[in-house]
Amino acid sequence: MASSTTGHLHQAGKIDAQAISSLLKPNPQLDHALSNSTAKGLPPKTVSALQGQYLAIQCRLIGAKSVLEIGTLGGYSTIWFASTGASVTSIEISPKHRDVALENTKDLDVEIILGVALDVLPKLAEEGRKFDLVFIDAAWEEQWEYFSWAVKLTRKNGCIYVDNVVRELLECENVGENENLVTKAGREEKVIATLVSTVSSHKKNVDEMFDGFLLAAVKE
Ligand SMILES: C[S@@+](CC[C@H](N)C(=O)[O-])C[C@H]1O[C@@H](n2cnc3c(N)ncnc32)[C@H](O)[C@@H]1O
Repeated sequence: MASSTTGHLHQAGKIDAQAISSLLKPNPQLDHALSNSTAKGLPPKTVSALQGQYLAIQCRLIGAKSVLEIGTLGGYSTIWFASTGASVTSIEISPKHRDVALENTKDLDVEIILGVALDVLPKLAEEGRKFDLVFIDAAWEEQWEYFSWAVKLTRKNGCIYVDNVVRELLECENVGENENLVTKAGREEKVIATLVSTVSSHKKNVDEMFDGFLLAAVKE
C-alpha cells in the first residue's frame, strides 16, 4: 500500500483507470471529438471523462432541459451535456474552435455562439433567456463576471458549475488570503455555493492534478 503523498499520486492514476473502465460506457461521438480535436490542433484542455459523467449526472439530478456553456473548445463537454437530452447553448471566442466543435457535435441539439463571452452574456439576458445549468470553463480571470451573469441567467434551483477554481487559487500569491471568486460567491445573496476539491490523473503534470470546482444553486 502506498504510504506517502507521492505514492498516493501514483495510485490516483490507477483509481481513475479503474473508475473509467467500470463506470463509463463507450461513446463513439466523444471518442471522435477527442481524436478530431487533436488532429485539428486544438489544445488538450477538455474536462476529464469522469468529470463529463459528473456533469451529465448533475443535469439529470435537476432535470435540466437547457444548459449554457461558456468555453466550447471542440465541444467535448458540450456532448456530455447533450447526451442527457438537454439543449445546449455554448459560447466560444475562437472561430477555429467553434468550427471543430460544430463538426464534433453534428446532429445534436447544440447551438454554438461565436463571440466574446462578456459580450454575449448580456445579450442572452436581454433576450430573457434562462437556463437550468450554467457551466463556466473559459478565461480564468473573468470567472467572477461570468458567475454574475450566470446568476441572472439561471432559473430558481438551477445550478452553476465553475471549473478549475482550486487550480487557479493554488497559482495565486497569498493563497487563501485574497479576494477571489470564492469570497465573492459567499457574499452573493442569491446563491448557496460550495467548493469541491479533486485529485485526478487527467492532467499529466503533477501540479495540475490538484484542482476543484465551485458549485452553486440559485435560490431565487
Ligand atoms: C478549457 S477550454 C473549454 C473546454 C471545454 N469546455 C471542454 O471541456 O471540452 C476553454 C475555451 O474557452 C474559450 N474562451 C477563452 N476565453 C473566452 C472568452 N472570453 N469568451 C468565449 N470563449 C472563450 C477558449 O477559446 C477555449 O476554447
